[in-house]
Amino acid sequence: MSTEYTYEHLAETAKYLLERVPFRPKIGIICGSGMGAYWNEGSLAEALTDKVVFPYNQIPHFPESTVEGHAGQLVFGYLMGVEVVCMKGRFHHYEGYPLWKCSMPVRVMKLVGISHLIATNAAGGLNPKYKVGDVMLVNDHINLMGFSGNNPLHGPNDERFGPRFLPMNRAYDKDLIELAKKVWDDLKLGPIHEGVYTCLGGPNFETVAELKMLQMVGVDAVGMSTVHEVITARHCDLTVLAFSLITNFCATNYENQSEANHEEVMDVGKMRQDTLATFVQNLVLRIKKLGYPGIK
Ligand SMILES: O=P(O)(O)O[C@@H]1C[C@H](O)[C@@H](CO)O1
Ligand code: HPA
Repeated sequence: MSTEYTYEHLAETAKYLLERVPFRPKIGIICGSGMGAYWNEGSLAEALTDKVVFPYNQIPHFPESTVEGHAGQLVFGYLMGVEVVCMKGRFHHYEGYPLWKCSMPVRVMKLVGISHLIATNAAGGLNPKYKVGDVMLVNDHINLMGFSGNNPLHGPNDERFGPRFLPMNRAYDKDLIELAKKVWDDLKLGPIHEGVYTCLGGPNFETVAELKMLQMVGVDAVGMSTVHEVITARHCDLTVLAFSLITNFCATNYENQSEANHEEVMDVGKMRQDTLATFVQNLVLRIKKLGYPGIK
């Protein structure tokens, strides 16, 4: 079996949550390392009002976050009056979880009623035009882990989630990308990029040779998440927007003395959290006002 979670398990999880939440979210938000996964003050999840908070370790069938001191939380609440559910922290392959387990919360969010997913991550910048602190809207990805058969949908397929075979050429919704660019511009937040993201298994950052190879094949930003979540989201017909906060430069030559580290990733996240929170708040408001546009 690819997954120990049957549809019934996840339906039980959704029922548990829905019995405790007085409203129904249409938008799910995954807050990654650059957006408050590991801290409280100023994080997007903190900005929600009328919150109902579920530590991951209290939710039936949920994996437990292994990052010390951070249980991880599923937070239901309102952002600018819009009903959302927010993952404060996610599960990574490097924590020891198979990909189907890392992306299981996406299916739970689908079952509690979301139609739209905003996945965020921290990533290293490979495109030489990018600067630390920039935001890249993901317009495509390269599923490198999938090249070797490591896919969250590996194994028997339950049609109640989605089809056996699914297209991925429109995975990142064009209308939402355009809307996100407009929201960003209207807020006068400076330049914003569009580009290709890839996920590696981690937990080590990349070698120079690996980064040079990724650059050569057209990767603009490299991280350790999101791709399997987006595959799972598209499988169950969610409309997806994803963006990366560029938290560090990727050293593509041996003269570069800088070394990537997780502290820098979190520091840049804290530096940019107000801007990103403003962006996401306005974005969800516009999505709701427009009647939840995009592919379904
Ligand atoms: O969860 P995300 O993808 O935002 O986190 C990235 C990848 C690693 O977990 C961590 C490395 O600093 O940041
Ligand atoms: N590589 C992989 N994952 C990352 C990076 C990086 O440079 N920065 C933040 N997450």
